[in-house]
Amino acid sequence: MSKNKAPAKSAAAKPELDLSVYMKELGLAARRAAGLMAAAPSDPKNRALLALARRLRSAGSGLAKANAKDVAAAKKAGLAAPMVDRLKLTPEIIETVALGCEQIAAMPDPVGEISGLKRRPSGISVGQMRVPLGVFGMIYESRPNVTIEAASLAIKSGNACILRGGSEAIHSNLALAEIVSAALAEAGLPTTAVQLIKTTDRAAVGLLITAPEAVDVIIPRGGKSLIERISAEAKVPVIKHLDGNCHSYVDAEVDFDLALKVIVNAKTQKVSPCNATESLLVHVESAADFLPIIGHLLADKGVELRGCPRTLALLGPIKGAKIRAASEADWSEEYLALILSIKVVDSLDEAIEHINRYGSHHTDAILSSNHANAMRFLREVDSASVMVNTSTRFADGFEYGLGAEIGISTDKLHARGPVGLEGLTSLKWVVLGQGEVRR
Ligand SMILES: NC(=O)C1=CN([C@@H]2O[C@H](COP(=O)(O)OP(=O)(O)OC[C@H]3O[C@@H](n4cnc5c(N)ncnc54)[C@H](OP(=O)(O)O)[C@@H]3O)[C@@H](O)[C@H]2O)C=CC1
Ligand SMILES: N[C@@H](CCC(=O)OP(=O)(O)O)C(=O)O
Repeated sequence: MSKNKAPAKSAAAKPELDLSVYMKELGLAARRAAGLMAAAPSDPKNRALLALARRLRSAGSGLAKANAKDVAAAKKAGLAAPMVDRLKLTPEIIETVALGCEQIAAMPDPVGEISGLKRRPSGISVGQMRVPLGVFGMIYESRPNVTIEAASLAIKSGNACILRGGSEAIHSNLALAEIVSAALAEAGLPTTAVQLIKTTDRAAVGLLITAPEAVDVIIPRGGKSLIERISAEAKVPVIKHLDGNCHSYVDAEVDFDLALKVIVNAKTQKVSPCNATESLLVHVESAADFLPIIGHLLADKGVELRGCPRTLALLGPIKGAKIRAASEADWSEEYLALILSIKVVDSLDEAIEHINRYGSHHTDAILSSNHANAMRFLREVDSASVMVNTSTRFADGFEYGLGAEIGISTDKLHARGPVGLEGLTSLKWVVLGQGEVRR
């Protein structure tokens, strides 16, 4: 996707900024704020979220102008249309994020909840308490609504965060950060609980991911270049939220109408998100009937089809369609565009093997009316979300009922798939006694 992005990384902050001093200050302030946020009761946190929703709705021309500046610059730099779209803070998007803040305010506060308390033979009672992670640093794409989703989840989960949004969204994010800060102040919470890195200089990312004294966990949302940098440099634990090479697999026994509707949605409803389907696998017994129909439907929507030899033979020519042979590299590709790779497979085993080998362990779906096959797919596909008879586009915190999402974790440890409030907390043991001593 980086080929669609603006190459220039111009700093929005003043050139005289001493980055290492600035990042140290941000880190210290976040550490202090994290202590206060962890101890904050639910009431001020909820008041901050409601104030944030209200302030977003009434932000008016200040926010609109900042966003228009980013959108104009992105268009001028030739950013691809789906990428420009995700930059936009339309009134609908502002309403959605404001509603998200209100929904999170209405959710139970996870912090301080004690679970599983059990009396031991020694007399002590042992359980677990849910606590914030502390300070999280988040690096994410040029999508300004994510700034509010991250801020609102940080506030409710009692964490502090340092946010580094995509450079194309810098003006929108600076305006949003001011709104968040005002909402925190209104509720009597530390304004430094949510801080945005005010420069687009990527060196700030380097400083953030190597500062374990300031940051407890790094949450990177992004593509290959970000992955490489994090893997090479991070000294802070990481919860990766990376690319989605998502598959839809059409089984031998399948309701064709259902599968057609779901696959068109999974590929074309939006092409830029990481949960869009990038690869279609079709069981050989369905292929001869299914492929020509789905081929026409997708071609009508402008999707380029890249098939294996058996797929190409069954698709035949489709008027106006872009059809070509898939290369080995296609099976691993996350297009984020109107392109789909297609492969005919001989068995469910082959489908599962293919997904586990070439996929990115993000989200994969089976379209099948065979219960046993659907259950095998759920058990054996090693991805953060596995789905039956529905669209991979549903892999989303809001759709899963989390109120908002930090992102979709492609890691196996701590949090997997859409991450909400619980993913920003951990459990510590609590032990309650009345003077018992160990023998
Ligand atoms: N799993 C998930 O939850 C999500 C995954 N994604 C994935 O992200 C990718 C698309 O988003 P895209 O905007 O292209 O992602 P990028 O990786 O280009 O950008 C994401 C963020 O990482 C920063 N970044 C990228 N490379 C570096 C680097 N070498 N050093 C420092 N910072 C860096 C970017 O900064 P800069 O602005 O300077 O480029 C930006 O802030 C897709 O692969 C998509 O699947 C996207 C959203 C959510
Ligand atoms: N969870 C989100 C997708 C997140 C995502 O991948 O965003 P992006 O890569 O910025 O389009 C959704 O389905 O809306």
